[in-house]
Formats: sequence, structure tokens, C-alpha cells
Amino acid sequence: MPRISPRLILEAYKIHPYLPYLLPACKTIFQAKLELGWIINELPVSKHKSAIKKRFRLYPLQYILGNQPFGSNLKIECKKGVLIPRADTEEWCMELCKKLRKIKNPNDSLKVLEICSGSGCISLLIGEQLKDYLAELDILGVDVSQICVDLSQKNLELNHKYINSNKTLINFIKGDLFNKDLLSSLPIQNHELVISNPPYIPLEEYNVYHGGLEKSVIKYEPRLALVGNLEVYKSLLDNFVFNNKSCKSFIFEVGNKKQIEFVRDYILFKKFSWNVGYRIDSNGQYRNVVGWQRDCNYDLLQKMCTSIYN
Ligand SMILES: C[S@@+](CC[C@H](N)C(=O)[O-])C[C@H]1O[C@@H](n2cnc3c(N)ncnc32)[C@H](O)[C@@H]1O
Repeated sequence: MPRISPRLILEAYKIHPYLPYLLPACKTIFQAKLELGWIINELPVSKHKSAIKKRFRLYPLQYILGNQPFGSNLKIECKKGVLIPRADTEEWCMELCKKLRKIKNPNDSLKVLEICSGSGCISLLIGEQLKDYLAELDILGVDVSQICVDLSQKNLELNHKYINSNKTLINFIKGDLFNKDLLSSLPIQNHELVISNPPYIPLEEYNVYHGGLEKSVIKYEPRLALVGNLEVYKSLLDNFVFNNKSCKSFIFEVGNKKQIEFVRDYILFKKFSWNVGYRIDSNGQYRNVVGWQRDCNYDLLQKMCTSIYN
């Protein structure tokens, strides 16, 4: 538990007796006041005390409130066992959707395969942003965890009014990214865009406990969603990009530069007709590796990239 100055605790207590209990998670009075407001407004009075107690133990706010806003309209239900959608992910997804509007014409169709779909937030955001823009939009999300598949289906239903279109089809199924035969067994084939926010925290970093990760993430969010490294990117490329004649582009979230360089070397070694770039996010972090077939509309994805490897 981080140490907090008595002066800050007293200052917080004068504002509201619950506020000091939010300081370990929130660090500042400003953030603690915001969280207290959400707890009071979104939960019945009977749950306030237990919510404050949980937050004092660093239990994630989204699991307490039960959801997280994502994109312009979506509300993604959150529950233990499923990763909470992150702002970093939301940022690149919104950028990707803007680029897809330029890459595709309204008469086009688009099939997207999302591997490691978790709560479904990425697929649902693409569905929301592009629905009615394209003649046909098919998105298939795949996750190895049944809890995730069930929650993503539920999130699809809960956000139905923002995604509902007879031109858009979104589905979620269970599947393992390490399974070489998964692609050929999928109910929808010929995906031209493959996206993933896979588990990418190297085990050594996860085990160090303080290695950049917040304590509440390690304590309460699923390890399955967090721990992974180069083997994950190798399988994403082998099983869903190289194996897939229709694939014109991919975008993966990453945790560090080494993962970008691995993907770059692996793809440039195997696919001469592809370009690879990387994207640094608004916090200055290496966030994505992006690949696209040269000389097609997906060349426009280079505008998402901070730098390109040829
Ligand atoms: C970082 S989370 C991303 C979740 C969601 N897409 C998001 O952005 O919030 C990674 C997801 O990968 C899933 N996962 C882990 N190992 C997997 C595997 N071998 N095959 C498929 N999915 C896997 C986890 O269950 C988790 O939902």
C-alpha cells in the first residue's frame, strides 16, 4: 500500500469521510473525488460502503461499477476474469476506424478477424464506428476463455442499439491462437484485416511484481490476459496472417520495442511484398505494430505509423 501523508488524509476527510479510503488507489484528491462521485451516482446507497472497502484494497473500479465506457457510445460490461478495456487500446482503435473509412469505399465489404477479443471492446468499437458505412461488415472475435466469449456476446447484446445494422454481423467464438488449424475451422473465412491485443507482458516482468505494472492489475486482472511475449506474435503471424491468402493487413498491440522488432524481422523475412511500421501512442509508448501488403489501399495504414520499415 503506498504511504500517504497525514495532511492529505485530513484534507480528504474534511471533504468527505469516505475520501481518504480512495487515496491509496487514486493518489490525488482530484481523482478520489471523481471516483467517489461515480460510486455514489452509479451504485445504490446500500453498496457504497462495500465499494469503498474494495477500492481501499485496490480492487479495480470498473469491476466495482460493472462497466467501462469505450469509444463514443459503448458501455462495456466488466467482470472479474476478463481484462478491463484500456484507454490506450481505445485510442488506436479509433485511429484505425478513421483510416478504414479512407481505405474502404461505401460499396465495399470488410471482414475482420480479432484474436484475443476479451470483453469484445475492439470488435464492438469497429462495428459501431463502421456500421452503415460499408455494404457489408463481418467481424469475428476469438478468445480462448469461455468467460470472455460469454461476456463479449453479452456486450454485443447490451450495445445492440449502437451496432444494430442489417449490414453488420459480429460474432464471438472460443479458440486458441496457438492452434494451427483454427483459421480453417472458423465460421467466416477470407478475413482481410487481422487485429489483436494479445497478452504481451513478458513473464519475467510480471514476476517482478513492480515491473511497471500496477499492483491492482496483477492482483485482480486475469494472468491469462496479461502474460505473453514473442511466441504469441509468432503464432498470430503464422496462423492468421501467413496462412491466410485474403489477409491484406494486420495491427497488433504491443508492450515494447522488442516485440515490434520481432514482428518486423519475421514478416520481412517471410513476406517480401509487405511493409511493417510501428506506432507510438499519445503517452509516448510503443503501442502497435502494423503490417500491410504493398500497393493496395492498405498502404494508407502507414499514416497511423510513427515510422516504417521497408
Ligand atoms: C490483453 S487481453 C485483450 C482483451 C481485449 N481485446 C481488450 O483489448 O481489452 C488478451 C486476451 O487474450 C486472451 N487469450 C490469452 N491466451 C489466448 C490464446 N492462447 N488464444 C486466444 N486468446 C487468448 C485472454 O483471454 C484475453 O482476453
